[in-house]
Amino acid sequence: MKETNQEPIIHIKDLYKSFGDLDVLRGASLDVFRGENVVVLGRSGTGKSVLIKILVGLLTQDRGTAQVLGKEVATLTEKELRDLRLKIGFSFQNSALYDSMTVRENLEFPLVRNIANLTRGQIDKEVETVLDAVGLLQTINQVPSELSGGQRKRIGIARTLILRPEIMLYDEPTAGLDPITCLEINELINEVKEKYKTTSIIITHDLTCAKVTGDRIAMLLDGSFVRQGSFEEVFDTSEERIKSFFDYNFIQ
Ligand SMILES: Nc1ncnc2c1ncn2[C@@H]1O[C@H](COP(=O)(O)OP(=O)(O)OP(=O)(O)O)[C@@H](O)[C@H]1O
Repeated sequence: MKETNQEPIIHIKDLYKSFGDLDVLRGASLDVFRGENVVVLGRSGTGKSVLIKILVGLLTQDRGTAQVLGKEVATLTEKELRDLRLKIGFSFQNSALYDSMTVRENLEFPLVRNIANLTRGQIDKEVETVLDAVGLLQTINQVPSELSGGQRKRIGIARTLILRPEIMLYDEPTAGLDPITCLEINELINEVKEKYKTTSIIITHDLTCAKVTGDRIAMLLDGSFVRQGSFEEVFDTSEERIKSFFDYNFIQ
């Protein structure tokens, strides 16, 4: 467990969010500390993505606190929200690369859009550094349709890293990948943490991903975090709801 005298980078307290009659988050609380990978595990439809969207200001909670880097996200102006989002790398489920652009152009895009007055040389250097970090320098002139699913995932992560975010949010990083590619992506998540000193939330229902990448696991069930701790601590329980999640996911 983490020391509690540290300020959390992400502080979620008693968060509630409903859509009409559907109560999705019901008192969710979670702290994420600098430099750790926290895995949020939970069934489909349990509110994992809603939680992430609240953290980046795409949705607003009904009640409760969601603070990122010391700022209450729901109270930020558009400009403040933009500044905050620059510090957060959001790796979407389906990488969302531009098919008509080469890998180089895909990676240049966020740089040029967000940082003024970069020289051609600086742009090239940043693109090459980040591609090298994800082990795909050789794909620089290819287009996404020429790459495998795992490679596209890596490029998606590289595109997020290029702005040097303090926080990485991974939404289902291993979804749709074969087991070997899953392991490679898990390793990459850990390498990113070491090389870029990021603090991460990883949303998944892949238990191997959780075990390999999570310094801490937080189990979201019925709208709140029912257990937090190491992988073993979370699953060493007689609580039926957690055991059934574990059993069900292991036989996938
Ligand atoms: N903008 C929205 N309007 C209405 N309902 C929504 C909205 N966003 C999410 N929901 C609902 O909230 C619930 C939780 O959705 P969410 O996407 O957070 O699930 P999840 O835990 O990420 O699931 P999965 O693992 O399948 O991605 C779902 O029932 C979903 O339909």
